[in-house]
Amino acid sequence: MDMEAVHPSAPSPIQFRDIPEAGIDRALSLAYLAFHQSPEDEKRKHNHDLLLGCTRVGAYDGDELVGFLAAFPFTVSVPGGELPCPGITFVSVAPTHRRRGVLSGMIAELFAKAVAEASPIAALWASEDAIYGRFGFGVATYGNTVEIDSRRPLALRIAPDDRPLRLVDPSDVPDLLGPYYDRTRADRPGRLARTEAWWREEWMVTEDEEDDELSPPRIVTLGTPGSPGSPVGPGTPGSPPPGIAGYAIYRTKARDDAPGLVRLDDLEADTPAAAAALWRYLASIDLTGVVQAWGRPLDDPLLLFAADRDQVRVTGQFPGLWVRLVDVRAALTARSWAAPVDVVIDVRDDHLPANAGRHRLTASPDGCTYERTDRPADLTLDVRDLAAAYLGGTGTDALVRAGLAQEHTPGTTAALDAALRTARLPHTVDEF
Ligand SMILES: CC(=O)SCCNC(=O)CCNC(=O)[C@H](O)C(C)(C)COP(=O)(O)OP(=O)(O)OC[C@H]1O[C@@H](n2cnc3c(N)ncnc32)[C@H](O)[C@@H]1OP(=O)(O)O
Repeated sequence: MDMEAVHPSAPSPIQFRDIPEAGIDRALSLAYLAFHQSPEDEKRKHNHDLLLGCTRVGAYDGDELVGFLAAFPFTVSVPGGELPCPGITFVSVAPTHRRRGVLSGMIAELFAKAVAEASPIAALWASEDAIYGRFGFGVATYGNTVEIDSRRPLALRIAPDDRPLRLVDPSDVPDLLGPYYDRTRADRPGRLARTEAWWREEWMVTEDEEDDELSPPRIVTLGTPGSPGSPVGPGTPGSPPPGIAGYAIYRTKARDDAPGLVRLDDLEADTPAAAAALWRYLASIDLTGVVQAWGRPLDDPLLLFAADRDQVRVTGQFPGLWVRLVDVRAALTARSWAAPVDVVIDVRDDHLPANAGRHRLTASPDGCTYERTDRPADLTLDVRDLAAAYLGGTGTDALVRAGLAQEHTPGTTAALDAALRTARLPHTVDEF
C-alpha cells in the first residue's frame, strides 16, 4: 500500500511515501551517499535483495528522493514470548536536505505503519547515540567486548564438557543450528529470529564486511549435531543427551607482527560446562594468541568461571538494540512478569500521544492489564526510559537514581523492578 503524507515538521513540501521495488537502486545510491560508501556490484546486489523484503519509506522533494529508511520484518524475543518488530536500518538523508525534519517525517511514517500492522515495538542499532532518544527509542540491550589472552591455556574454575567438538559447513548451518538457536532465544530477551535467508546472507557471508583479512566464518558445535535437518540423534542410556549443546561462530586472522587472532561473533551454550568447552577451544586454536569477542551479554558466565580475570578482560561496553514502544499497552501486556505489581505510571510521549498519560499497570506471573486511570501517579517517566526497562535491562530504580524518572510513592520502583526482572539480561548480537 502506498502511504503518502506531508509532515508539518518539514519546512519545504517534503512528501513521504513507500519506495516501490523499482526505486530500490535509487534508495541504495542515497544510502551510499549518506554513509560515504561505494560498494562493489556484489554488495550492492546483496543489499538490493535484502531490501526487497523490507518496508521502505522514502522522502521526496518533488521527484527527488532525499530521504530513505528501511525496516526488516523481524521477530524479537521478549520476556515470556516474542513480538513482531520492524528493524529500522539504512536511515539516510541527502546532505542537501539534512536538519529539515526529513528523518523526523520518515520516523513518523514508520510508526504509523507499525501501529497499522499491530507491531507494538520497533528497534534499531544507532550509528550515533545522539539521534534516536528524541523519537522515544531507549537502549534495551548492551554488549561487552571481551578479550582473552590465549598465549597460555585458558584457566577455568569449572571442568569443560568433554563431548566432541565438530566444525560445520556454513551451508549446513541454517538446518543444523537454526532449531537450536531458536530454543536458546526463548531464554533471553532481545534476540532476533533468524530466517534461513538471514543465516545465509548475514551470518555465513564469506567475506567479512569490515575486515577482508578475516577468514570465512568458522562454525564449531559441541555435541552430536547429526545430519542436516535432523539435529538430534539417538541417545544411549547413561550418556549425555544427544544433540547440540552449544556452538560458536568465529573468524580468524593471521598477523605478521603478532600472533593470529580469533574474532568471536556468537556463542551459545546450554550449560556452563558446554560454554567452558567452547571458550577453551577458541583459546587453543594454533597460531593465534588472542580471542576478541564482540557483543557478549553483560551476564556472560565466562566472566565468573574464568579463573584468571587478567587473562579474560572486558575491554568495552556499548549500547546494542534501541527499542521503541510504539504501542505501550500492547507491548506491556505481551510480556511476562516475574512478580506481582500494581502501580500507576505516568508516561511522557511527545511523538505518539496515544501512549501518554497515567495508566494503572497490574501485573503478575498470571498476566497483565494496563488501563488509563485518573488515580495519581506512583512513577513518572519518559517512554524512552520505559523502553530501556522493557526487556529487563535497566531498572526503574536506576532511572530514578539518574534523575530520569520520578518516584512519587516509595516502594514503586522496587515492586516494578521485581516484576520486570528477567532470568537473563537482555542481549542482541544481530546487528543490522
Ligand atoms: C538505524 C540507522 O540506520 S542509523 C544511521 C543514521 N544515518 C546516518 O548516520 C547517515 C548520515 N546522516 C544522515 O543521513 C542524517 O543526518 C540523519 C538521518 C542522521 C538525520 O536526518 P535529518 O533529516 O537531518 O534529521 P531531522 O532534521 O529530522 O532531525 C531531527 C532532530 O534530530 C537531530 N539530529 C539529527 N541528526 C543528528 C545527529 N547526527 N546528532 C544529533 N542530533 C541529530 C536534529 O538536530 C533535530 O533536532 P531538533 O528536533 O531538536 O531540531
